[in-house]
Amino acid sequence: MNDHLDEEEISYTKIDRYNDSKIASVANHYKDILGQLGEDPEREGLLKTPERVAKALQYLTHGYDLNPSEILRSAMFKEDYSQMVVVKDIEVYSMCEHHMLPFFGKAHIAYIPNGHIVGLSKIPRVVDAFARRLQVQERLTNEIRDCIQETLNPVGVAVVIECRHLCMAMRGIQKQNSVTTTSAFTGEFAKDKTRAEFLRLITANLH
Ligand SMILES: Nc1nc2c(ncn2[C@@H]2O[C@H](COP(=O)(O)OP(=O)(O)OP(=O)(O)O)[C@@H](O)[C@H]2O)c(=O)[nH]1
Ligand SMILES: [Zn+2]
Repeated sequence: MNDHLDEEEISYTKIDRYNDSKIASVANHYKDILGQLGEDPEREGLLKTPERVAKALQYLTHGYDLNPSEILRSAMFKEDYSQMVVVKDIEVYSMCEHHMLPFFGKAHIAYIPNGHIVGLSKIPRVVDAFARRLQVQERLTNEIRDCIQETLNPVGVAVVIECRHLCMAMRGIQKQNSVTTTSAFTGEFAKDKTRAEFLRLITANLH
């Protein structure tokens, strides 16, 4: 089981996720930044901070190393199922490209198969592959929709994302409770009836 997981990680992510020379270079910049902020980068609590930040940033942007279409293609199965498949409440963690502050929330995704289904875990994996980059929520929404549509060629795709943006909460306009909702649809989901069924399923408390 573990062997299988390891193989999977290796094929989707670069094994040198923590690229030593990149980490050292970014860490150096952060050491300087700590000084600029009025801190003492040599004090004990901060000694390893530049390296930690560099690793955290590399992790938070590791989506650049992933190929979302390949992720989907690796688990597509021929199946005679033509109803809507909905995966809802997928946690999203991303960073806004304007302030490099987090935005986070949930994605709800549906597709209507056209002869092929996809392994369920691959849908959250595609969400992560696009979310773990510098993003705006609108582009994240469209990229997920386009990837599923172009790779799986379903009868339709629906994506709804709802997120809180820390750049609007802990700075700037300082609105603590606002949530931004974005959506993108293709094919069958352009029809009111299908879209309404999807929206009903993602708001229903079925479990
Ligand atoms: N559309 C969109 N805007 C975003 C997203 N993340 C952050 N922003 C916005 O990006 C905008 C950048 O605006 P600027 O006026 O250049 O930056 P700013 O002076 O820091 O703006 P304030 O946040 O209003 O203080 C802000 O309005 C942010 O709220 C996102 O995912 N989508
Ligand atoms: Zn922002």
